[in-house]
Amino acid sequence: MSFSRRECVWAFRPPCGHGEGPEERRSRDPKSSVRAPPKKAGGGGKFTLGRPGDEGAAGDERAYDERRTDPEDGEAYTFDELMDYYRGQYKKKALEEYWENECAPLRKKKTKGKPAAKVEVGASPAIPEPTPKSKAKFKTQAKKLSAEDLETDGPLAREIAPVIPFFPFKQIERFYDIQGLLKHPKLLNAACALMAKRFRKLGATKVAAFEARGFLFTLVAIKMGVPFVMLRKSGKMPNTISSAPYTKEYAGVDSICIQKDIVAPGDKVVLLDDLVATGGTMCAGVELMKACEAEVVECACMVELRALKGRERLMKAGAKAVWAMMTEELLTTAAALPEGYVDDGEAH
Ligand SMILES: O=P(O)(O)OC[C@H]1O[C@H](OP(=O)(O)OP(=O)(O)O)[C@H](O)[C@@H]1O
Ligand SMILES: Nc1ncnc2[nH]cnc12
Repeated sequence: MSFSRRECVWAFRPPCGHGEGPEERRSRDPKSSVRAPPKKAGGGGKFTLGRPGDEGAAGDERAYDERRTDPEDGEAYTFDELMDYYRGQYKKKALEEYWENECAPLRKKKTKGKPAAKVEVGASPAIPEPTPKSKAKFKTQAKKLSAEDLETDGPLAREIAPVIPFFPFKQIERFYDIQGLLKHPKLLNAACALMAKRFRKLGATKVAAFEARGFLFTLVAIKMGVPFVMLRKSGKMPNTISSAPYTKEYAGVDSICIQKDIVAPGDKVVLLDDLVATGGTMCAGVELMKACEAEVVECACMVELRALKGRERLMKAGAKAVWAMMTEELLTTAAALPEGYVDDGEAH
């Protein structure tokens, strides 16, 4: 893998907002214990989480009635409710960090001094209180993910595998069709929750995924509350650097690109794709991360075709760790081919 001189000389800029800590984001109202929304430079918008570079900035003040969204299940909780649930599993300090860094604050409803019950027509709807039912759902979802699930071919992987059928396609006997999983939103959500949990433990600051099927996992980054980075086939995005060309399991040569400055030196990146076959695609990702001076904390995929030795190729290319949710051994569902089925796959 190599880069042309022109591609390599672009300058690395430090993340914007560098040096602006949580202090700048706090309300100037001395009575307020809630952090004020950021005012400008990428902040202050309806849905903004702050300026680039200060995502997850920790604060030291906490309003007891404040609710935040737990990325694990997307529901809102107070800190005490989270503490109750995780009691015995995590230390208070770890939970405080989770609360500050991972759980997104909800916007407070503006009542302009009127009683809460008399919300005017057109005002934003009240933030719903979590019901006992939603709390129960939260607990079941979180409990479903065991340490075993985080390992290759774990219980959740075994539940997912049967919905990913294989077709004879692109001149190969077993082309695994991820569309099967997309038909099952709950399984897709659970798969993303599993990955989010795993990558959070690795301390990942960004998830970089490969066009096109890697993009099906944006939800992982959303759950983690970290930026999602697109690694696209070359020529499809402005302001990029490209990898050297590589071949894949089926015919065709590709190269991928990344936008300059989207990954900063020192970022801890998970490279994510639906499938690793020969490892050519993932290796190109490793090379791009090297060019960005980022650390690849894991090369991750949903399916690994071990027979094609992508893992070995990746380790040679300098990858620290390769993880797959499942191996090909679990993928035994042959697609029911309709009459007249033809392999109309193209190299791309
Ligand atoms: O390990 P490798 O041999 O490199 O093969 C794996 C890659 O091949 C597939 O993508 P493809 O490039 O076909 O693109 P697509 O997702 O757009 O179909 C797959 O989604 C991986 O990205
Ligand atoms: N066997 C396979 N099935 C699905 N996607 C692939 N990409 C590379 N090899 C593949």
